[in-house]
Amino acid sequence: MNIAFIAHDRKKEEMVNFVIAYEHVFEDHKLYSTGTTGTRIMEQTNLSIHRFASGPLGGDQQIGALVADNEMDLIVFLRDPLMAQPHEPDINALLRLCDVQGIPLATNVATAEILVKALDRGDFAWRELVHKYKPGVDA
Ligand SMILES: O=C(CO)COP(=O)(O)O
Repeated sequence: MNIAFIAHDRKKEEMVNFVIAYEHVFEDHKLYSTGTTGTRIMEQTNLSIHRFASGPLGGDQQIGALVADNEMDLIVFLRDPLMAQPHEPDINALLRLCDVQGIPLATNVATAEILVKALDRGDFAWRELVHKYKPGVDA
């Protein structure tokens, strides 16, 4: 599965701790992130992550492009609900695209834990069908 990690600055430590706790699950998947989030996770785990640009420089949009193509299977986006972000339109666009494509999206660790446990027991197998029969590619 293709999984993306994104965390705003005051949520990065929480993200790193979350990924460390479930590293044994994530190591079997293809991982993506915005720039700084990915650097922080890789510094503290053995995971290899494809890092896009930093969020304010377009990283949310780059991940959004994969979502628009229905390539992303799970997104953990720990947003800071108490601080305005300069790239709020990019953030909203990414969240919107997740709803357009029906992509599982966690915006807090409580939800992320439920999703990662579901991932671990195989509940995301339906996403393989999405990849297999992509409209315009296989249809
Ligand atoms: O701003 C972000 C998401 O909106 C996160 O970007 P960084 O991971 O580069 O800090």
